[in-house]
Amino acid sequence: MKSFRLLTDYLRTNKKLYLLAVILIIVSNGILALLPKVLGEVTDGLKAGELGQNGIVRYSLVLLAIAVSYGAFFGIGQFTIMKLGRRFEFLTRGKIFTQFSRLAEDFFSKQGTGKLLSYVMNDVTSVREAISFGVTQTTNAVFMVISCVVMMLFSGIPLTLMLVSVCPLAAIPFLVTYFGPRIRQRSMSVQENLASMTESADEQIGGIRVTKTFAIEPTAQSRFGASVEQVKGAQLHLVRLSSLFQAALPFLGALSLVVSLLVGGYMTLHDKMTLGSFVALTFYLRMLTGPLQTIGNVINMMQRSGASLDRVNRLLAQIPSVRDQENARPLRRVGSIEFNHLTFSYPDSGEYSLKDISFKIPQGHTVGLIGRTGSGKTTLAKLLLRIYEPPAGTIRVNQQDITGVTLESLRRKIGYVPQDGFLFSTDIADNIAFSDRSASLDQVQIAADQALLLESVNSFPEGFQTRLGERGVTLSGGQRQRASLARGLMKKPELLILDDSMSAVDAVTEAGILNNLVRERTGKTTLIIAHRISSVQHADEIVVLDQGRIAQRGTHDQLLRDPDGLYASLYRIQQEGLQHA
Ligand SMILES: Nc1ncnc2c1ncn2[C@@H]1O[C@H](COP(=O)(O)OP(=O)(O)OP(=O)(O)O)[C@@H](O)[C@H]1O
Repeated sequence: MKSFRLLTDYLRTNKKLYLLAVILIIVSNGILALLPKVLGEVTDGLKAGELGQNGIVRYSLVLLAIAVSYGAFFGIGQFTIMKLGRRFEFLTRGKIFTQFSRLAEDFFSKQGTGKLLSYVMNDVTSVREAISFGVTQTTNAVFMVISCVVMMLFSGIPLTLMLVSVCPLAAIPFLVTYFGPRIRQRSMSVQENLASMTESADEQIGGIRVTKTFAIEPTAQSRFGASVEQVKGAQLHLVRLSSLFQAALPFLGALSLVVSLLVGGYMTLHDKMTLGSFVALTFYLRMLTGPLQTIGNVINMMQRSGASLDRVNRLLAQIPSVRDQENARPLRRVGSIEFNHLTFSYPDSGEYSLKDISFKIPQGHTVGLIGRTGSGKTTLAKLLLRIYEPPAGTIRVNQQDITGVTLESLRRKIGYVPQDGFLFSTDIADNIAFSDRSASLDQVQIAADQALLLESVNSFPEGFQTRLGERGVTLSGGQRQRASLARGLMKKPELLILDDSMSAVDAVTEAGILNNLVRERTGKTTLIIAHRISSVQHADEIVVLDQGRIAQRGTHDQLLRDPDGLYASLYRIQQEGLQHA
């Protein structure tokens, strides 16, 4: 029952409205169930010649009243249920998105966008269908069956005949318990395959430019085709079982009709019941077949949505690996930053990405972090931002252990500019003013100027109002990087981390940006992560990382004094590269 919590909580909070809707639907079914009884009376009246002109008009008006009141009650009941279903969908999508915002990067690194979208789209829709159509149809069907049985009792239909007709229906619970879990399991597999297909579509569409440059469209098509094929396989597997189940239920309904007709026909022939009762019986039996089929459909739908509900519940129950501790306190200011024997390996990875890192960044200093690819530079920045949780006591900011401060206060004080900053599909000004939507255009222009982006933006016909395509693809690589840098500068953070964020700009532009940085960041702490020596050579201190360890520390001049050191060798290689360029 645990998997139904999300739903039961919702039903409990809205129980009054649900109750009202269910009552309306029950009443509407009660009204509709009068129909065969009235028709039976008309038949008997006509047969006995007791029904005159007035009688026919009276019965017609009764039938009209039945139709109108059924429509009104059922319509309002159905509307209420549908509205509640849509509200559930809206609230659950909100909850899922909030949960996505809470979960840490380790969760996202394991799941593709497609899989995550599938929670919001397929799973929520499937549950909504169950609580909209499911509730309406179940109420409809169950009360239609009950009303029919009650009305049969009041229509002069003998009890024995009714019991005989109900016999074949007794097999339904056995069928449900056999098919139910199997349908649920196969539905789960369909949902998972659908999620993989969405993920594959997302990846193939996202990578379409790479695919085209390599001219490997057929490979991309066959990769996507394989995921579609898997969905088809899983769906056929499910459809086979569902069809068998859905066919078995009407068969039992028809069997009950055959039995009833045999026994009822015999009784009518031998005057044990009136022709009117027999007509009413056939109508009631026809009315029963529909609800029986509906019950089958609803059970299938419930199984499918049960699988989706399970997935959504499991997602919502995930505890973020990085979160505020119970007694977390806000970080007052950044001040000095201290790494103290920091050793770290990523979750599910046997390798250490950082080993025994200890150094201090005094407040207001600019520190360069350099090292070969994979040496742990970005990992260090991610731990400082608590994108991954560092071991307690290994990173102190303003003498506070960062694992004990609130995430919000920590991240608000840090500006992080990654190498490939994501730009949103809005205009350039909006992207730069990301941290402060109320910023004036002047402030945006100053940040763009510091990032040496102003000239490029002014050359666009629509300037800062130029709308960017998805992920900012309307800008060149270097312009994208500078827009992302302007966004970081705009925040005026107490600590600015530039993570290889000038790799796509030329040496002259880089020098210009660094000059602006020196002016803008006076008295504020800056951490520059780079591959190029030119990005870090003016820093107060440079830390050289090698395979997760600190290999060297010092100023540019001090480090160059060790010709066998990694820094000097990187310098020589880069100088040679420049001479050959
Ligand atoms: N999410 C992750 N899960 C597991 N291992 C990871 C993850 N991210 C990085 N690593 C590993 O951690 C090590 C350090 O990676 P990191 O990204 O910090 O290096 P880097 O110095 O920033 O590299 P680059 O200069 O190429 O950006 C590498 O061996 C990398 O494979």
